[in-house]
Amino acid sequence: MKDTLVIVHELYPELLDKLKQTFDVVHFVRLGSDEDRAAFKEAMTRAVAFIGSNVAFDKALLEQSPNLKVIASVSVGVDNYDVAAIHDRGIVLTNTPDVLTEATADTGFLLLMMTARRASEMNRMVLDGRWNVSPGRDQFGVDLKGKTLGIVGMGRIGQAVASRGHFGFGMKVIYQNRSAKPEADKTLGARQVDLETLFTEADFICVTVPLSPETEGLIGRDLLSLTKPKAIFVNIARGKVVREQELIECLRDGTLYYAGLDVFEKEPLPKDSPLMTMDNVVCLPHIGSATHETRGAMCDLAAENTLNVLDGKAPVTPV
Ligand SMILES: NC(=O)C1=CN([C@@H]2O[C@H](COP(=O)(O)OP(=O)(O)OC[C@H]3O[C@@H](n4cnc5c(N)ncnc54)[C@H](O)[C@@H]3O)[C@@H](O)[C@H]2O)C=CC1
Ligand SMILES: O=C(O)C(=O)CO
Repeated sequence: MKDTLVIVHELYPELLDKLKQTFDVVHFVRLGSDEDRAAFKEAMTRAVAFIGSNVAFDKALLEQSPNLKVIASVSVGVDNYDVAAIHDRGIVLTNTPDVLTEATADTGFLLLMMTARRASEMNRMVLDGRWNVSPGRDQFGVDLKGKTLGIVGMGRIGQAVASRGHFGFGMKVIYQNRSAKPEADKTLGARQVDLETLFTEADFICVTVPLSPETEGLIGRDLLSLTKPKAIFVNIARGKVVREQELIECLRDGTLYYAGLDVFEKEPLPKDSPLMTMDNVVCLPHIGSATHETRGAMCDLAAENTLNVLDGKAPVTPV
């Protein structure tokens, strides 16, 4: 009898077929209905392995999964896993770092450029048939060239965003991180500063710090009120790093000029969120790593981690 593998993710067909040769695969693209969630819980009572994302692995779910040996997250962020409880149970947890760094940094830069040039507003104006005359000063954007880019969380993705800013746009880079990054200081001429200095000096701020008990609610009105008159704030990390209600209020009352957001406190963004109707916000639906190539590489890595663990070998990217 084959072991049960539960997948909650969209996998490309070749990989799914390959896994079906070895496992009894129970596959959900997402847990969208009560029926899916009930079937998922039932399958987890048999599962030896889980591949997926956007499933909160808490103590209750672990208790309902007595045979589980490996959880292979198709993400680098592991904020929705109770890592201590997983490790206490002797379950191996893996993630997908590195393979998504460039695509996610591209999304960060996409938001930096869209906000700088007010691309959503301009697009809406054209599509609504309101492009009657050449845009004037009240619709102009701002340059990136020569400006200061502040990175909150100078890890893999933060450095990849900084590298695009420095080499592509001649931006000065400052960053806040819990440890110094001498390599980035050397290659990017970057400078480590505290959060207050970063929010005061940066023209563009990009958040790439993981969500953890220390970073939850890290950014709110106190920091946002330090920003320059035309400062732009981009979050591609996790929504909960920012106090979203305070961000909304700062955007409304002019404390903060503009924001670009790929992540939100609650996802999908609730239909009554004020962010939906604000001109000075660009919203994306958490597509940081969502390219064919990158999602394919993430799924391949998650599958390799799973097979390694079940074969008694070391996973490639353990958490
Ligand atoms: N929007 C999206 O689709 C995606 C979002 N992400 C998010 O980006 C995050 C970062 O990913 P990577 O760069 O690969 O991680 P990483 O581990 O390479 O970088 C994180 C950096 O933050 C620093 N850090 C952690 N806690 C800190 C704290 N309390 N104060 C100051 N610095 C702190 C670390 O020292 C490290 O340098 C992920 O955890 C995930 O939440 C990642 C991929 C896609
Ligand atoms: O990898 C992550 O952490 C994501 O947010 C999705 O790619």
